[in-house]
Amino acid sequence: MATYDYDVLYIGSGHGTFDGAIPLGAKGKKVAVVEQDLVGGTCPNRGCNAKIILDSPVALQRHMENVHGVVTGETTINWPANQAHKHAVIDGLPAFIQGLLDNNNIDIIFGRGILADEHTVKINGQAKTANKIVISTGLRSNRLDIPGTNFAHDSEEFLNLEQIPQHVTVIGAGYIAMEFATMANAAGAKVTVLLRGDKALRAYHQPFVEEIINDLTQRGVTFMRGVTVDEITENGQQYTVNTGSATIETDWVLDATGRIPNVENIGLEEVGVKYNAKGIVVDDYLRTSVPNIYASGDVIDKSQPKLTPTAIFESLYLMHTFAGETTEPIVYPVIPSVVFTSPRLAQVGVTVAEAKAHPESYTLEINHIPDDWYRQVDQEQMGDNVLIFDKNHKLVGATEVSHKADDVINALLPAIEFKFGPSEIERMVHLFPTIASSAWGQL
Ligand SMILES: Cc1cc2nc3c(=O)[nH]c(=O)nc-3n(C[C@H](O)[C@H](O)[C@H](O)COP(=O)(O)OP(=O)(O)OC[C@H]3O[C@@H](n4cnc5c(N)ncnc54)[C@H](O)[C@@H]3O)c2cc1C
Ligand SMILES: NC(=O)c1ccc[n+]([C@@H]2O[C@H](COP(=O)([O-])OP(=O)(O)OC[C@H]3O[C@@H](n4cnc5c(N)ncnc54)[C@H](O)[C@@H]3O)[C@@H](O)[C@H]2O)c1
Repeated sequence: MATYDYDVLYIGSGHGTFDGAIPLGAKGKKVAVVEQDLVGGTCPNRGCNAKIILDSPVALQRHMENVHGVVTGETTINWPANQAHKHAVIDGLPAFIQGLLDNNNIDIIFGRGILADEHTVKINGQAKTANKIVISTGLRSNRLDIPGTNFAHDSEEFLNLEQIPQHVTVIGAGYIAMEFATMANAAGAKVTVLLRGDKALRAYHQPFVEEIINDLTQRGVTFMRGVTVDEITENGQQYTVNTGSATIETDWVLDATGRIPNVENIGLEEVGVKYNAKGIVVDDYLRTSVPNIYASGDVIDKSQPKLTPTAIFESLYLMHTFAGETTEPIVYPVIPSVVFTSPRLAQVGVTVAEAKAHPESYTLEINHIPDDWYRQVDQEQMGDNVLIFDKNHKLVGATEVSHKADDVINALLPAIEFKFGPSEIERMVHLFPTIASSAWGQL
């Protein structure tokens, strides 16, 4: 039998890798992780963690607005102070994650990994062999292919801004566009959001998306729909964003037009690993078209949301496979998603659009958040949710727009994932008064 340097070698060190690699090392497998940048990948270093720290005072500011008169005084966000706080919280994460890998005897090889054959990866020209290889190279920001695209910035540059610019122009209307427009507006910037079509956050219930857009509009954000950006030019200290119908003078441009898979120049074609514009093609075992080469995390072409919890679930599934603990295909649980605007917009399971398309299978219940006594405690002024039930009145989906939508959807997850009926729901005793008890009170 062939012998290899490693049982498993991962290319990339994000959540698609490390959550599973660490326990795999602990189980005695010989594991290597190849990383060309910061250990831990996007989420800890330039994604979720940085974003939620910069957003935290926005959520607090909204809470203070609601209880104005009870808690008095003006609140403003000190962006540089929060940046310093962000650095204090996240700058140590690569070393922390590297420590976890080290402690489990996992070799970290720094450099760009390129597949040489089905069992070999070259890093800076040095060949390392492995029985199984996992491609977990993630996504990178799309850059518009227009004149002056170099004057625009990506999400990482926004998250590292030392000062908030006076005027920020956001191109796109997805997660990053809506979350970052919210933060920039709250920190005092004038913000213009340019939508290519007429909808934002297309995967979400559109009336709830419009509640968020209306709220941001009242706070001074300008939304321009049906706009195609043709060119960005430099104009002294400022930039000019030219569209077919308008010219916008601005201090800073955020290109938030999506993220694309890191599949180029890593030897996929040479070794025969199939991919397309959405990522690497895998089967139900996360195997690529080359059976001993797997893929994990955002780089996979999949219907599940490309989020950290999905990447963690996949890396844990592969860990169980490589440890010989399962030979079953991956079965994804219901995966919730949330947009960290203020208010939040979260959803899980069957969507409102799907439920409305199949009235023979589903019923919908709508709740107006400020009607709930518990939400009146914090004087929540806005928000709605829709609960979706099947014909046996089991909860199969939920979506909410509110300041606590993330916590509500998290709280409802077990009912959906484990298909709880009335007797299980009765046995779930929640602390009172809390958001979980409020959420379950609706069932
Ligand atoms: C601004 C932003 C905010 C986000 N917020 C959230 C959020 O709130 N909640 C949420 O669930 N998700 C969020 N996400 C998504 C989340 O970050 C990703 O789903 C998650 O990081 C995916 O992990 P991954 O391991 O698949 O990829 P990544 O974390 O991107 O890791 C891939 C790694 O591979 C390395 N790499 C690439 N090619 C090579 C190569 N050839 N050789 C060696 N190394 C290589 C890269 O350097 C990188 O470190 C956010 C993303 C962004 C950009
Ligand atoms: N809260 C979260 O979980 C969270 C937050 C941020 C990012 N993310 C993840 O990061 C990834 C990327 O987020 P994103 O916001 O960059 O992508 P996205 O796909 O959510 O949104 C991209 C936006 O750009 C628009 N667009 C695309 N091409 C365009 C063009 N040529 N001109 C103008 N507009 C164009 C799209 O219509 C869409 O509105 C997603 O996979 C998401 O899962 C998640």
